Amino acid sequence: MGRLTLEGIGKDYDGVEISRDIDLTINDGEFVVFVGPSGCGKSTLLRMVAGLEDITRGEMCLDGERINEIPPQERDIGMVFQSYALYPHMTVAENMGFGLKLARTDKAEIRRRVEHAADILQITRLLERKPKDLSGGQRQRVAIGRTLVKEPAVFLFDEPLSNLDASLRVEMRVQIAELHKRLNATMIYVTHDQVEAMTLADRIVLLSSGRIAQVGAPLSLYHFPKSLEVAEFIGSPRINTLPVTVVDPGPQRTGVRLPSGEMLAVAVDGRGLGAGDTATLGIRAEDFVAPEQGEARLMARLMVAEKLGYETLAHLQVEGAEGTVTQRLDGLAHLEEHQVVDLGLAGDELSSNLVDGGQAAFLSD
Ligand SMILES: Nc1ncnc2c1ncn2[C@@H]1O[C@H](COP(=O)(O)OP(=O)(O)OP(=O)(O)O)[C@@H](O)[C@H]1O
Repeated sequence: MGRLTLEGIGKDYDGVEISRDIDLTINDGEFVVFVGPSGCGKSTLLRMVAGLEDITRGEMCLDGERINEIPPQERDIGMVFQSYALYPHMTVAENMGFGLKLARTDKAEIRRRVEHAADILQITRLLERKPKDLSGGQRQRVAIGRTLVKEPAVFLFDEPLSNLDASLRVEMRVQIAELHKRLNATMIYVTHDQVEAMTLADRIVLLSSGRIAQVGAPLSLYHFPKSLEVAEFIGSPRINTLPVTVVDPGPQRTGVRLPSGEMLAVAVDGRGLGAGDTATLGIRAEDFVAPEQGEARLMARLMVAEKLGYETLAHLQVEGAEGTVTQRLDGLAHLEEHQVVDLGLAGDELSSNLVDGGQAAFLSD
């Protein structure tokens, strides 16, 4: 079992609040990713779970038992660090079994567990090698193996792939997803990479300034962000934001004026807003429609087209607004430099909304 509950968890360093009001239940077998910008407190929270940092406030329980005061080695929790920290003079097998040896585990049992973990991680043929004779990806697998042999109820990963190059990161990401499926163990994974978060997580915990900004399934955060901050963090390219003016707030639909001067009825509850209020319209790059299908249009000029083969990202300057918006187009769309294009907007595509920081934010789903 590996059910973790965090109630009112907080952490101070020298009187400064780093984490606050963390209420979270992580179910047995769940893959939860802590994500957020640098310094938001992801690692601190993970290290509190591991027992490597004292908890200033709140209660943390594993399978119903309070673990606040339990030292790391006595928690049924294993951690994979960003730096592999393998012992250079030991073989892979010795590195993997070292923790068990220190815990005075029987030799035959150590061998059984090391061989079993090596089999799962497909590194059996590397067991007699030294770390210097391994690639970065192989070292990372050994580091995971070292945790795997402990057979913990909860696995913690602290940015485990950040030292690897892009293609290896994708490969290891798939391996970690497979490992989770195979073990069905509780896993908590820290990253600042929202793609890793989106692809690995059953649930994402998005942290901001030491607090939870939103918890939910990846697509629920993508489609129904509770705030502009969440909307802007999740999704690549970043969600487009356009300033609009509220004209006709209503319970089901709210009329807004776009920078082009055209009106658009957005499918959001605008109660609480007043005519004349400034709002932010959030539009995902794939949510622009053909001008003839839109209820309103924006005029824009192409600044840069990034042709990625499978898609083209068009960066456009919208007339009447500052900055650029990005439109996602299929394949090798034919675009000419500085071409003027009409972007269509359909109010129904823009259906989730929130009032953010006193401003209304309409976010496209
Ligand atoms: N030992 C410490 N003493 C004082 N402040 C600390 C200590 N460790 C971390 N902090 C501060 O706590 C905040 C959260 O740090 P943390 O490492 O948890 O963030 P993070 O989200 O994991 O960031 P990153 O993605 O850059 O690793 C930061 O402002 C950091 O400077």
